[in-house]
Amino acid sequence: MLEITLENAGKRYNRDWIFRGINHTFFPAKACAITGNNGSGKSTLLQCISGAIELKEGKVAFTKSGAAISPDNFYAYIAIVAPYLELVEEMTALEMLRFHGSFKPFLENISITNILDEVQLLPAADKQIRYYSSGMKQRLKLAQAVFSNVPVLLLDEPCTNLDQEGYELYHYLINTYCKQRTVIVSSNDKNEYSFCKEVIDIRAYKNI
Ligand SMILES: Nc1ncnc2c1ncn2[C@@H]1O[C@H](COP(=O)(O)OP(=O)(O)OP(=O)(O)O)[C@@H](O)[C@H]1O
Repeated sequence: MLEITLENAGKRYNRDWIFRGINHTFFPAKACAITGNNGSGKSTLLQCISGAIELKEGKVAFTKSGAAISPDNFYAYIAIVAPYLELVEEMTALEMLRFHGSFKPFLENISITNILDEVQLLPAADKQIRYYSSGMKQRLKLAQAVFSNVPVLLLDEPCTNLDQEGYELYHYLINTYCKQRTVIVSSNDKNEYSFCKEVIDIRAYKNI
């Protein structure tokens, strides 16, 4: 079983602490939301968990069945959806997923065609991503992450640009494919994290 632990986690930019003193363990099948107002540090915390940026104090630890995983290898265990992660616009959705799947395999027993079908993008499979609407791009980002064969999903504002049907699709994907995995959602929108069993409100870690 994979566990992610934050020990006294703190992050500072210049003189400003964004958060400090977070202690928490993330478990599989126990989705957790990171909440807080705009600019409070949700994305920063998520990126610290992913290993993309470093904490200023404390640490993030990944352990698998009790054995520590090197921070250099965190990336192999996680998939991320985030507004700042760009898609390769020159590719078609089919090409993009094939490319992605060549270095981070998708779940077993599901083809790329099935994946596109699941997110209702099959009719647009051969269209270049630059011609996608913003909601279609978001569905593709969700597909890329949810169908990656990894135990941890970091979802930063996962329903950005989605309409009502898109929200329903998101909840379907979470229910169908993510129940046994470690899911961490950074969001201000209750509809995005209603299924989370735990909430970290980052504002509780600002009295420094
Ligand atoms: N590289 C950086 N250098 C300096 N300050 C930064 C840097 N990155 C983020 N910040 C600051 O850290 C704070 C937290 O930003 P972050 O993007 O994590 O907030 P957020 O809670 O995800 O916000 P939102 O809800 O608007 O997405 C903000 O004040 C931001 O300006």
